[in-house]
Amino acid sequence: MKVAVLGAAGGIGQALALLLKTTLPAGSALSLYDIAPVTPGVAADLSHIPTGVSVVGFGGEDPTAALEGADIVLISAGVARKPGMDRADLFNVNAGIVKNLIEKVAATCPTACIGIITNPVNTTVPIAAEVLKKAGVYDKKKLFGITTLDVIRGETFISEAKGIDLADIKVPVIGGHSGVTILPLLSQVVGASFTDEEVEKMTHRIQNAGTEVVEAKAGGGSATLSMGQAACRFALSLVDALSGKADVIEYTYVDGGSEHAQFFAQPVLLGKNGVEKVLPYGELSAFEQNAMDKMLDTLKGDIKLGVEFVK
Ligand SMILES: NC(=O)c1ccc[n+]([C@@H]2O[C@H](COP(=O)([O-])OP(=O)(O)OC[C@H]3O[C@@H](n4cnc5c(N)ncnc54)[C@H](O)[C@@H]3O)[C@@H](O)[C@H]2O)c1
Ligand SMILES: O=C(O)C[C@H](O)C(=O)O
Repeated sequence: MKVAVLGAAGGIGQALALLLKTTLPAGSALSLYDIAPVTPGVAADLSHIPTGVSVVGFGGEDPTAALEGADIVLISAGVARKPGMDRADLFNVNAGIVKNLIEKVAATCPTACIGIITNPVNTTVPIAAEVLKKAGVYDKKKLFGITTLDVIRGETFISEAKGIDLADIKVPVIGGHSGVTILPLLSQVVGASFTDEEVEKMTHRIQNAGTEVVEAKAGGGSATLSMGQAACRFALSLVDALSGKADVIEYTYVDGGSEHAQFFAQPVLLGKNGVEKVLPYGELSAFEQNAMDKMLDTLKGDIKLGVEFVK
């Protein structure tokens, strides 16, 4: 299995590359690309770690060499938030970066599974879909917005608050990946009960966790290490599923025929060809239904922006 990381010299890219180098199955190949000239050096550095994963790195304007033969492409190339910014403020720069990179993916490894990390994810994933459609190679089973960070945040915060063992906790998070579109389903967390006040506070904490990190980093960027871990978890699940492992489920933002919006994050059964089946997300509490009703216009607007950017 060959995994390419685009944006590999960045905060997320380097953390993700390190985690993949140390956790991908032996015999895997890791291919790193970033516009920054340091990228072959990042690969050289990682190559001294004794694992069965080969690693090569490419810098400069053209990602083609990194993409050749890739089975999975993970994209974290682009700019990150500073305090006072929303994820939507990244659109002007990141939309073009994702569009250009996906054009190269379409030309070089059109059957690869693509995981998008670059914000605003609600919009960059529709951009990728439109570019792939234009190139005639769109397979909606193979395009994913990586929302795993919202899930691992939910697991961490609720485990801490309710004393649930991390090995047992599962926190569904549906919708999208920004502000109110991040909808944790606390009513479905097994083994935890919440007062109305706790539901409001915990929902807000999970929705606002990215901003918590942006403010704590005080202008030095957004979440990189936790995102590296989240993307690694998602990528390893994808590797397992593509390799034939059964029952691999992740919450991810897909073009999955949702009744709510063209792209929607919900549980997805992964298989040998990417999305095997989009699963139902179950019953919502009155609080969650109200939150869903209120956020759908925002999510649909984010999607429309991406579609129109390419058209
Ligand atoms: N999906 C999520 O949950 C999530 C979580 C955290 C961050 N993010 C997003 O991930 C993105 C990256 O964050 P980061 O902290 O790693 O930023 P960073 O600035 O540390 O790294 C970005 C990297 O992208 C590279 N880059 C820029 N333009 C490029 C291009 N055209 N081709 C190749 N590489 C290019 C830069 O050289 C840099 O190394 C941001 O948009 C951020 O908002 C998403
Ligand atoms: O908040 C950000 O800008 C980065 C990322 O989307 C996050 O959730 O941490």
